[in-house]
Amino acid sequence: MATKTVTKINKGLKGSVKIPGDKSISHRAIMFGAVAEGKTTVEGFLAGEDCLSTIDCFRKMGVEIEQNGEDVIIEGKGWGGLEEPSEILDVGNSGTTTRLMLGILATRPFHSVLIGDDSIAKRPMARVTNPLKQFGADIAGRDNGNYTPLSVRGGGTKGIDFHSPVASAQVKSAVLLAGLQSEGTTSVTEPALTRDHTERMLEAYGVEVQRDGLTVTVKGGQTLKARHIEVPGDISSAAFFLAAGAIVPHSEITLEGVGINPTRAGIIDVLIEMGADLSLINERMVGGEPMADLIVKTSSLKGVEIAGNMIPRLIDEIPVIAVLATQAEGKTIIKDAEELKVKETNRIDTVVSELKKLGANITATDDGMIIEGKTSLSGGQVQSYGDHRIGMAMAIAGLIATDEVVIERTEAIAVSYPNFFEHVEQLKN
Ligand SMILES: O=C(O)C1=C[C@@H](OP(=O)(O)O)[C@@H](O)[C@H](O)C1
Ligand SMILES: C=C(OP(=O)(O)O)C(=O)O
Repeated sequence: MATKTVTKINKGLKGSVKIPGDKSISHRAIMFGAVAEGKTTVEGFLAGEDCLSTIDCFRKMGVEIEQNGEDVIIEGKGWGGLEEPSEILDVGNSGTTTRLMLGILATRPFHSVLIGDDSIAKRPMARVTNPLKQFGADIAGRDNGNYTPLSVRGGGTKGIDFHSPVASAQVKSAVLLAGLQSEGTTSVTEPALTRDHTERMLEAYGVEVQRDGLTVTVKGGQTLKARHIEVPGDISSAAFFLAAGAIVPHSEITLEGVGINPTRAGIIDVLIEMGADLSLINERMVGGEPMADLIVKTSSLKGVEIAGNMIPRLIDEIPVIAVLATQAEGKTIIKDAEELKVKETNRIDTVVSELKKLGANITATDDGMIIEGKTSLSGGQVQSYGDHRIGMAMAIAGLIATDEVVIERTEAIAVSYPNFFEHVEQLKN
């Protein structure tokens, strides 16, 4: 297990970094390419552990995938090209791999078994396996199909009209993917708008997708046509440097090629509301997704309230927003964020416990947290608990702490941002 020591930056963070590929979009590019007809090429792929788990699972179903860093070639043979895997499909630490792949497996007329790491084994899957059972898929697992290991026998599915109780793009995506190869029409309605990468990318692969407010509908029997996918930089990874740039004195950072899809860009709105000096330049569209370069400078921040429909737009950024809030004047209240409890860790507990160790004035609530700023953070020993986003949030805290911050279990960071510490070093010079 890796340990990393992070120390205070006095001269500021300066320069430019190219943010690695979006994790959500990279997973989808592989999965959709695997069931599409023809050769899909991907550039800007995130070679993080989660997306590599996705590649590994689809290879085990007979799909030829060549991956060379950020470049991937997928030899898609259509939905029918997927073969019954003779080995267990290991999703590693990745919730996205588990839930989206279940949507694909639900319509495949073969048997498969999914397993992941200790964190995945605690994450609720009934939110996906229940609707997939309604389609007619045969799914079994602990607690009536709520936890891995899960076994699936798919095929013979009929479309459903599903109202999801949780605002989750993984649930929405699993239902839509199952709908594409089920009889009739499938609709999914979510309680709040979540990231729409699936809808955008399916359209790019030639699928007809109907959107009406919070409802998305697809007709069954649709095939995907292979294409070239350019993956924008991940705003969830950029978030760590947006925060660092705003709170480390004397900083000015440019983050190149960041995806700014409005269903994901809540962190930009929150930073602006907090008073951050943040600008967007070179706005452009890449493969149906908006992208820009972001420039952030040291800023004086004030506390904000983050709640309701904003939560799905920045759910993965909350750990680092909590760090930002320790440096903002006044109170920051984060609520309606119960979903944090079922991520790689219970992120309400892990964020609060680790930031408290550094002297933050932070309190856990049932559905979020309250942070009082501005507090000078001290050094200390913290850990990621195997959660990449907690590890990186602690590293950002370390850049402003008065003494060194020792972070345990930093190997988890490779799940979404393998070269994170190289980028920190790059900006120091
Ligand atoms: O669809 C996706 O790619 C993701 C959706 C979100 O999860 P939920 O669908 O559970 O909200 C997010 O937290 C996760 O990192 C990636
Ligand atoms: C929650 C996350 O991912 P996943 O659900 O794919 O494990 C994340 O990346 O913060």
